[in-house]
Amino acid sequence: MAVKTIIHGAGGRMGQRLIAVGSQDADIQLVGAVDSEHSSHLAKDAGELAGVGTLNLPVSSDYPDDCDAVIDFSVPEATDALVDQCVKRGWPLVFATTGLSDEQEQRIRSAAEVIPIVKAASMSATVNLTMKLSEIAGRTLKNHSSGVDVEIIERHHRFKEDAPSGTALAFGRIIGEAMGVSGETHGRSGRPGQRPRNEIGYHAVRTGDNPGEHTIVFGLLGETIELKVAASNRDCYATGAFTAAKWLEGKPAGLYDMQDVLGLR
Ligand SMILES: NC(=O)C1=CN([C@@H]2O[C@H](COP(=O)(O)OP(=O)(O)OC[C@H]3O[C@@H](n4cnc5c(N)ncnc54)[C@H](OP(=O)(O)O)[C@@H]3O)[C@@H](O)[C@H]2O)C=CC1
Ligand SMILES: O=C(O)C1=N[C@H](C(=O)O)C[C@H](O)C1
Repeated sequence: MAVKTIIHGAGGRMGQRLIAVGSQDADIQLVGAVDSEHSSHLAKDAGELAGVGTLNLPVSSDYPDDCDAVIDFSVPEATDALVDQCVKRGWPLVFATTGLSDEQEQRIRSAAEVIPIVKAASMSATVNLTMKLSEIAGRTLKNHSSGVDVEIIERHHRFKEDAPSGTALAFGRIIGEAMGVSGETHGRSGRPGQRPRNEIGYHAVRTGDNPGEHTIVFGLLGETIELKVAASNRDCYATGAFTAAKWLEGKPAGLYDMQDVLGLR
């Protein structure tokens, strides 16, 4: 049986790719294309909007009656209402929006006591594999005699509103835990002095139409290792989100991430 899926944020850059990729997946049945009540795309056919032909699925600000999973790539302003709706209806949720407040993060944790949620700053398989590799690198290098400087450089398209990316922050969390590093710095200018040991540096580049690129630099004295992962288009995130929606079928309430979905835990 195909997984009946609602796309939340259906008119956006990611929403349109989700409609396109989901419409080609025999194990997915798109049953809703939800967007803001102010969206200029309301009532348009989601398939035509996404460039894959008519799907008889109008973009709407209303939810259909039923589904097996909701996939959200939208905006933080839409998070509270979405999460409340999923809890009320008992709908499993794949949550991909970044740039949430601490209160919203807590709301999602509370919701996960009632419904199963996969939440990940990146749904990409290669990004999640690189997270695992950076955890290993961090654990391996943390006591190196020369000291190790970790710098995270991310590049994204000019339209991105949050910085640093949710993925960069997730990399930082994973590496910080693995190495016991708790400080952070965001860019440098002026005369900040010599680099302290106990911090991770973040650098957010915004340029053109880049769909997402992360480079993790582990700098030692005498050698450097860099882990780099780059998307060539947005379909890696869409594919990952559908993998998560299928994985959620029959799962008990709980907060999961793509490491769980991909068996990388
Ligand atoms: N976890 C992951 O793998 C990835 C996460 N992302 C994240 O996904 C999010 C979306 O990215 P992107 O598609 O590029 O952004 P876009 O701005 O292109 O899309 C956001 C969509 O959400 C819609 N929206 C706004 N308000 C509401 C509402 N109240 N209810 C429903 N929909 C609403 C917008 O409509 P309108 O334009 O009319 O306001 C728009 O269609 C970002 O937070 C991004 O960081 C992106 C890629 C991968
Ligand atoms: O806004 C984007 O485009 C992306 N956002 C996510 C993030 O903030 O990490 C994931 C991906 O890198 C693309």
